[in-house]
Amino acid sequence: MSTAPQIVAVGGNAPYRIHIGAGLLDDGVLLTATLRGRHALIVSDANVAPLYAKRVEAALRAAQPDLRIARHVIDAGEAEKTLANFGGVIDALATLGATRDACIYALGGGVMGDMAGFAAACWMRGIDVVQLPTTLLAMVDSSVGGKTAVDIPQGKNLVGAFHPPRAVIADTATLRSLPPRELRAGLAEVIKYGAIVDAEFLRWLEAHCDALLAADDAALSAAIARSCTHKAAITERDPFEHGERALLNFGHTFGHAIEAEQGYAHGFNHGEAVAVGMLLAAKLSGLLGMASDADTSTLRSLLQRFGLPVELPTGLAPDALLARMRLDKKAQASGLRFILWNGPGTASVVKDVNEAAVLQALRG
Ligand SMILES: NC(=O)c1ccc[n+]([C@@H]2O[C@H](COP(=O)([O-])OP(=O)(O)OC[C@H]3O[C@@H](n4cnc5c(N)ncnc54)[C@H](O)[C@@H]3O)[C@@H](O)[C@H]2O)c1
Ligand SMILES: O=C(O)C(=O)C[C@@H](O)[C@H](O)[C@H](O)COP(=O)(O)O
Ligand SMILES: [Zn+2]
Repeated sequence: MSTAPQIVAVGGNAPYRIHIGAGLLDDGVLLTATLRGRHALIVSDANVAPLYAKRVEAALRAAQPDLRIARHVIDAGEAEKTLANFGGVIDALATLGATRDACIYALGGGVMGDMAGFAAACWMRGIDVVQLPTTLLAMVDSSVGGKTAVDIPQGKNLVGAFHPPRAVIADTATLRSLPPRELRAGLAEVIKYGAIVDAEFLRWLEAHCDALLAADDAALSAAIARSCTHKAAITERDPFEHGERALLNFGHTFGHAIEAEQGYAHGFNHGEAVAVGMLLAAKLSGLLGMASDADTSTLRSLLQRFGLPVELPTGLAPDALLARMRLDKKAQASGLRFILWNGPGTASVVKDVNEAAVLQALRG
């Protein structure tokens, strides 16, 4: 069943729209609606570009024949979200002769979105980026809100900038080619919204688990729109993470430590690391007298129903993970800050979290 396109508006000082619908990558008028200049750089990865880049380029050209368009394709995967590849995007902009009114089209998952978005934030101190997310994770989370970054060996997303997109255009038909493991990774971030702000959404997810795992168009579109509505509202109120935006980091203090400790290349992808991270954060919350054991066990069951991991991978030392967390972006000179859980739909930012309790949660 095909679903009518939906729009989620993000307000604030740099407003934009999130368009959600099947076939939107062929809509040249929509793709060029926010375009100000004559240069477009399509940044994509080696899995996504062969599937979709030609269509995007054709749609852009049809809508604006005088547009100078270049493609920049990077190897796929988290290990490619590097300063070196960021430099490659900058070189591609220079080769294109991109002026300050140019636009980057970030076509792919969160890796492309974050890295191309960061290049857009930096080229000539800031050009436009239109996010064209092709993973569920990118549609529900990374394409929205303006966080851009690359990883360094010392930690995830440690070099980056806030740079909101001019538009987000999520063509849900692209999810038909997404590997099931990547679909499940996106569902981890969807579950996150339920956990932190929307208990009713958690019940909806439980009820629609089979449809979502089967990549049913209507179920996915509903989950994307509801997730984007939450992310839009939170990031509109707190674009620079001075307060409530930090709730979107639930599970990420543990998750990012896992990803960095695994060297980004092996083991869990981002969504999987966040799934385990949410459960560890729930356990830590229980140790600190917040979430109940019953709530934590319900969260574990839901993650498992969605085929997501709930245990730390073997071989990761708790001490090493704790050391990673000291360089988390939420950490302060006084100590660690965590997003802790008060049960379905409620979370809070807690500072000066006792390291012994963190180790206890990690040791199970
Ligand atoms: N900026 C933010 O707010 C934010 C939010 C969440 C996550 N992130 C970041 O996003 C990244 C994870 O994003 P991701 O899960 O999309 O990973 P990803 O970009 O690595 O994509 C996952 C895999 O799917 C492939 N792929 C993408 N779209 C496809 C399609 N339609 N068909 C077939 N294959 C496809 C990619 O080539 C890749 O191999 C992490 O770096 C994470 O830190 C950022
Ligand atoms: O948008 C946010 O804010 C988030 O925290 C969303 C997260 O899902 C995302 O992974 C983000 O990139 C993490 O941000 P970071 O500041 O911890 O790097
Ligand atoms: Zn995330």
